[in-house]
Amino acid sequence: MNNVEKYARGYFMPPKPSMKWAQKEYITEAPTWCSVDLRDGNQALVVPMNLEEKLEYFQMLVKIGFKEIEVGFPAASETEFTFLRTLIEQNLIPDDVTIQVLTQSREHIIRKTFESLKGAKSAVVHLYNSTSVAQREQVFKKSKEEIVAIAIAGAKLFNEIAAETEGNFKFQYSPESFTGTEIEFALEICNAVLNVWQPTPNNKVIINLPATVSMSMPHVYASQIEYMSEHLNYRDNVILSLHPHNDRGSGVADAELGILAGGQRIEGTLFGNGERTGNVDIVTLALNLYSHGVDPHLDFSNITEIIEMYERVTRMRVNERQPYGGKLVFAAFSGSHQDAIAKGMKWREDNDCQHWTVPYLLIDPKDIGREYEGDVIRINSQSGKGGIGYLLEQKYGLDLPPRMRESFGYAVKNVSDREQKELQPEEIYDIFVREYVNIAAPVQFLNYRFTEHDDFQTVVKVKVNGEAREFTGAGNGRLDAISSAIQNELGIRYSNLLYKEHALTVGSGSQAVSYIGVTAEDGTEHWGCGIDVDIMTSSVKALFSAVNKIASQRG
Ligand SMILES: CC(=O)SCCNC(=O)CCNC(=O)[C@H](O)C(C)(C)COP(=O)(O)OP(=O)(O)OC[C@H]1O[C@@H](n2cnc3c(N)ncnc32)[C@H](O)[C@@H]1OP(=O)(O)O
Ligand SMILES: CC(C)C(=O)C(=O)O
Repeated sequence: MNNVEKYARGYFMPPKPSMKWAQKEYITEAPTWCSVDLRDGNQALVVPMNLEEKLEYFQMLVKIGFKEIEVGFPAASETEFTFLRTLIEQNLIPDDVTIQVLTQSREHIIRKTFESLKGAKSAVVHLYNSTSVAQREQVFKKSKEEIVAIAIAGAKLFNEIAAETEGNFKFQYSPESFTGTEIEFALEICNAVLNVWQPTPNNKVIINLPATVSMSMPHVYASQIEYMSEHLNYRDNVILSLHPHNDRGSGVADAELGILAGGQRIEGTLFGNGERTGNVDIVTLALNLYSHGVDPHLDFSNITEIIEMYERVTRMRVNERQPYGGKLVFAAFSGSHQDAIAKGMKWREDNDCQHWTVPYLLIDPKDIGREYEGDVIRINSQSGKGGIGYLLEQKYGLDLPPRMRESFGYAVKNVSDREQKELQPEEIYDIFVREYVNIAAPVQFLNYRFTEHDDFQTVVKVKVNGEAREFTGAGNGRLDAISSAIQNELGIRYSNLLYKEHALTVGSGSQAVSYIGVTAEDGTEHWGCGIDVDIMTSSVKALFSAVNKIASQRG
């Protein structure tokens, strides 16, 4: 790559940019959203949507809450035309939704576009022509005056046809390739169109400023928007709309800074589908607002359903890392992140928190229909005790003592590392059962009985390597008595009995679960778990499990 001289900046910073937008900290209210999925998104697909697919997509957009939807370029194809006619003739457009259609500034295309709208209760009719230096010189081969004339001719024809046609039309104009246009010329052509349309408070006009190709850093686009916002004629009667693309990966930043700079309306698509690198992603924009406590007035509470529809009808894929929508965007595999999330969730449960502050999670995944288990804490060789313990507790009700969590965490990591794969919750549970629960070899515990005098005396029936035996012992408490019986009879010494028990609330039947940790003579720590309907038996089983681990290690 040694052709850097080939490139130069092709955008135009406004003269003396005031950059007032840079003083604003955040966006205080949602812009008007206009989905252009069915037009800009559709025109970028390998196989554009068919009629049924467009209908299904339209209905999903309505369900999400879009009130303005660009439904197509009706002069482009039979499918586009028929789709619009179907929406109108089958009365599929809710009263509070306005459809929008796009047309070039060419007479036959404009006429066909208005024809397609017959019977529509209301519509935005969107006129565009290209204004950039590159397009003027290379494509249209026209002077600035001639380019303005194309826009004015289209704008006048809009007035004429609308006057002859029944219908409640709002007009929109886009200086296409705005970002490669000298800012003063962009202003001149937009004002020329506004002068033809003469917007009023009851008949506002939309001026849409597209980053048809995103060419600059976002602060330049924002400054361009601010300049236009401050200098457009009839500003109070103009709705300033933004239409960012994502060529430099800054579509969302362009839109957000553009709103700070005066943009009132955003045209974009779900998951950023659209030409080349796509249009701006409205899901991200809306949920970014949501994460600041600003109601986006769009409902993404079932994002999985939206993704399913989107992928099926567009034949595109939502990338795993796509903000909010991607499969992995709430997933934490790494130990320290899992630990912080698990603790954050617990803190939230224990405290009366008004706001969401759980570390690493920008929003609560549940708000968009994602589950903590499966979507958030996921286990592989990068994971740690915090996440693994959290998962066992949430899914199986097993609340391990902290030191046992650590020991189990290493056991799980090792399996994942050896097998080079993510482990599912069921596999983790199986490892836990295999490693700790009711371990019965070499010593199989059968039953016990106690007699109580000054202390507790016990006789425990067991099988050692299949041979029936009775262990006897005494102690201050029942478990103490059994522990001394085991140590006497097996000759195994251990200390530091760590103990925890709780009722098992997940799953059927009421069971008790006990965890016991012991330190063997060589200083190694061993854990066992017992599960039983009887609490005493569960702790005896836990003790035998721990002792069996020492015994198997001893050989
Ligand atoms: C950035 C955007 O997304 S803009 C929207 C782009 N979307 C689409 O183009 C999808 C739908 N388009 C189509 O189906 C077709 O282009 C049609 C039906 C609209 C027009 O088809 P055609 O006339 O056969 O072809 P085409 O679009 O190539 O026309 C090019 C001519 O229109 C002119 N033209 C292109 N855009 C415009 C415009 N907005 N206003 C006026 N003239 C225009 C070109 O200069 C060129 O003129 P020439 O014939 O003198 O060379
Ligand atoms: C028609 C215009 C708004 C457009 O789609 C673009 O410039 O990207």
